[in-house]
Amino acid sequence: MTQEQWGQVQKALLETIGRNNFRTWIEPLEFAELTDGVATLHVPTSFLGNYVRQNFGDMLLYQMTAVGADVRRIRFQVPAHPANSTRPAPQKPAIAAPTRPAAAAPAAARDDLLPAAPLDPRFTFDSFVVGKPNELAHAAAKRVAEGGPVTFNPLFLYGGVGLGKTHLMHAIAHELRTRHPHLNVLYLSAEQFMYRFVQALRDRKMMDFKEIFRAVDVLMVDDVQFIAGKDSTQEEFFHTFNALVDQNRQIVISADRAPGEIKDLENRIKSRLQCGLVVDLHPTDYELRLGILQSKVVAQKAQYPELELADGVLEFLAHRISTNVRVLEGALTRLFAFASLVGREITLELAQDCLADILRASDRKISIEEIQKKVSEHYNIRLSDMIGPKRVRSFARPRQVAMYLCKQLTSRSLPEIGRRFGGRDHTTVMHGVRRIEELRMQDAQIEEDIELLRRALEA
Ligand SMILES: Nc1ncnc2c1ncn2[C@@H]1O[C@H](COP(=O)(O)OP(=O)(O)OP(=O)(O)O)[C@@H](O)[C@H]1O
Repeated sequence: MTQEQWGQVQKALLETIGRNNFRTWIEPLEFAELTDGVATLHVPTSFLGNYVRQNFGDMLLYQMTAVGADVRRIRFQVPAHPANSTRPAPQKPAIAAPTRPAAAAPAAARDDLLPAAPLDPRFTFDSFVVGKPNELAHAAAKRVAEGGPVTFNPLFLYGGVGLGKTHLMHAIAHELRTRHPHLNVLYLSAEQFMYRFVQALRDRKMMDFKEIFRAVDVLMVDDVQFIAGKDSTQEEFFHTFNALVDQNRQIVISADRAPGEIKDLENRIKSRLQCGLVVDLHPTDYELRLGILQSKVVAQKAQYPELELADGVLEFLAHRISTNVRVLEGALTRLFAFASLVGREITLELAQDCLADILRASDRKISIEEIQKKVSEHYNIRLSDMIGPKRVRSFARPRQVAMYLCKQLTSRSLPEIGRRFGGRDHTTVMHGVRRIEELRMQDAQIEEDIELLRRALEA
């Protein structure tokens, strides 16, 4: 591969994963050499190499092939520093290239036999609002929905309640069915999979069951955590999964947590699920919530054309309701219905009245105190030390982590957060938040700590 081709690969990645991700993960890579089908990319740290391999390895491989380079594997290597060491840097595990052609054989329509779940016509890519927390998941879903060569298998989407997993799954299925009507696209929940499986066992129709699932071109299973602890369903899922991957058929899976974190799921299934691209839908941020509200309000206004919506109401909701998108949508629907009933303009006061319970629940969700308590427990320091004036690193870092989480998970302002951390200035909070944002990119341990804490707090 020439440096020019490498430039083309980078450009394609930039378009697929967005500028922020590109800058963080792809720009630092340097193409070193291509020998015997193995492309070596230099990475500044092994953490970055691991992350890129796991999250963008298949995309890189796909793009290298697309620009005409004869690449079968990618090796990520931290270059040995001549001043420090004469030994070559340890080689990272390589990624195997997909060896089979794309699933193509048009399957005969067997809709009567297929246990598919209905798709919600509203859940399309057009109605999905993209922001920083979901841009990678969206890009990966779009790629699968193109129905081109299978580049990552499975695509594993995970995230907390109501963050858009099902929406994205349906969007993929809609688009695949429109673009490639001959493809057998099967979408169902893990619960439905189990139900069909048990039914087949009971009716002695296991052969039919296997045949139906093996004839699928794209299998999409929602909420896979449901089969955890259900031994024979897991066993059958494992065989179905392997049979389809062997035939190079695309699989898309969703769950409420990462494969490794699903309790009572067999290890061999976990490792299978981790083989492809695992992407996380992060909790929404203020901008995304506002974007979603702005897009959803159009339908409400069409339904209630007589209603006036005062300035600032959507911003207020985006600020105050930080739980999940379903709750946000519900609040908007209720607000319009209520305003129409009482025949009043939708103002801040009306929103506060009509949504008091939702606002209270959202406020109660995570408090600054809870965050401070959890973080100090996690780092095994006293609460008073975290809030107090001491600047030693063992207290300062947990303090910054706690400030960062307060900014992310509560709707409190920087000055307010500063006040609750022993009367610190808002610029100190801002500095702490920025520092943690940087460290999340560089330090795998901090990244893991934050994820753990976030999950514990949101549970
Ligand atoms: N980015 C987004 N843009 C537009 N709508 C969204 C977005 N994210 C979520 N929604 C909407 O929020 C609601 C909940 O989303 P969805 O059902 O996909 O969540 P989920 O992650 O599957 O949740 P659960 O864990 O409960 O299954 C849906 O109505 C969906 O359309």
